[in-house]
Amino acid sequence: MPSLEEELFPSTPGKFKIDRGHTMNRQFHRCFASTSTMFLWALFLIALTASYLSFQSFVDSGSRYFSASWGGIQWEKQVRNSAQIHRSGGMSVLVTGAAGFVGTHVSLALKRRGDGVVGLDNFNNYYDPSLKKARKSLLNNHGIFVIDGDINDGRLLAKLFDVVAFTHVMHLAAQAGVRYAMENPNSYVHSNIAGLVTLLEACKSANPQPSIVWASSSSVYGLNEKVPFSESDRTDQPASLYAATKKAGEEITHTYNHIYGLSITGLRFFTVYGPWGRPDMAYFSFTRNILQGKPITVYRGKNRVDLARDFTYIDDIVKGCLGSLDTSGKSTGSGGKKRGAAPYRIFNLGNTSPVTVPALVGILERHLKMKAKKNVVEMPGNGDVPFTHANISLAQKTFGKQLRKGEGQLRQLVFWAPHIVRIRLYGSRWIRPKLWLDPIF
Ligand SMILES: O=C(O)[C@H]1O[C@H](OP(=O)(O)OP(=O)(O)OC[C@H]2O[C@@H](n3ccc(=O)[nH]c3=O)[C@H](O)[C@@H]2O)[C@H](O)[C@@H](O)[C@H]1O
Repeated sequence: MPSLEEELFPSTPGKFKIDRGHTMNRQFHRCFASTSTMFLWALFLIALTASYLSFQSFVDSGSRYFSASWGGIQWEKQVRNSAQIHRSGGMSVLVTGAAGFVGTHVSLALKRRGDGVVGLDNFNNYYDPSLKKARKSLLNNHGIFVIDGDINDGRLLAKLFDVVAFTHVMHLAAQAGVRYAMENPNSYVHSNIAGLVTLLEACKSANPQPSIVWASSSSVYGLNEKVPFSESDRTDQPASLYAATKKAGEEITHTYNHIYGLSITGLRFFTVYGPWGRPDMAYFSFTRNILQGKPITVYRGKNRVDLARDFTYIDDIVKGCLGSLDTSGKSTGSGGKKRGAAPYRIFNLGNTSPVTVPALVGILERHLKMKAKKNVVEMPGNGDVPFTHANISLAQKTFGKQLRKGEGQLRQLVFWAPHIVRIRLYGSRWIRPKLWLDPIF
């Protein structure tokens, strides 16, 4: 039989060797000594655990106290009011990324036609958050409540689905920007992968499950050379981490459709522009620099070939989003279980008419009546692709009424440029947001 000491300190060669010649007395003494040491250690550990737990609960309640910008009766009332449907056959839509460029326009369009809209946005500082706050005020003025929260916050999402039985989720929250992915790769994983999964988990568990329409990207076509880009073309050659996370999103959403019966529609947006647009995009930053007399960098492809984009006007994107919501079909699952097949769709939303970057600069110069100080450089290996060109016949066929032939696709740059010349920066603040809405058509 091994002694107690041997049991406590199993012998390994050269370590804790027991001298078996010791008397019982000595063994008893040592046994007693080690028991009391253990007892003291146990007491110490219990005290340590207790203080850790109470500290942890203090931190938890403290962080909840300081960070919780949601919850409570008043908050729930605001959410319910905002989600209220005001037309027959309408929908209640949770719009993620509501204070973003596309999110703002889609939320307003839904609200205008009588649908219920609740916005969610984390107001991150990828670009000037005061622009996002200005968009939020605009939405508030139209009766849309925008929650300051993150799609990675599963508890918040669960609470939202508890308060409102959303029929649809318009998922637009994402880390945008192709080139920024080299600077901050993790932000793409955080929002476009982890956040997406958290959102899908909440949708899958919701009862009833909502139908989901979400923003993929033209960038998934990557180095594809077949033009125009059709939904059936290969998308396995992403040129940037941004593109890779959007492509991953398409695969992830497919899984949730397959396993849980969620109705999913992915929209591949092609370089969207318009009022309230993103300051990090070329049309915006070029305009700002030209107005301020600063140089602009114009990238050029291999063999001095100009880069080109299928720039798409925001109204056409909004039509595509609403058309997708209207035709999404229902999710079939409940209680986290699939009850039948649900739609899984992917559409291009583009203009079908690429414009080169130098042509964009030329149009801006004409409308601004100012010459750009151009610095033409070879496109660095930063994730850019040489061109994009959408085939949107699938969207046109499917959305029928929403995208009548010729309506959704053919806005030429010359028509939208006056929008851009209205861009004015007052210091670093967006104090005249109304300017962003001036109608010109
Ligand atoms: O369709 C998409 O999926 C993506 O569209 C948009 O990406 P892009 O098409 O890259 O738009 P944008 O930055 O306006 O650059 C336009 C052109 O200007 C060139 N460009 C750009 C900057 C510069 O300093 N110089 C320059 O020549 C540049 O090389 C490019 O040729 C969204 O930002 C992105 O979030 C995603 O939604």
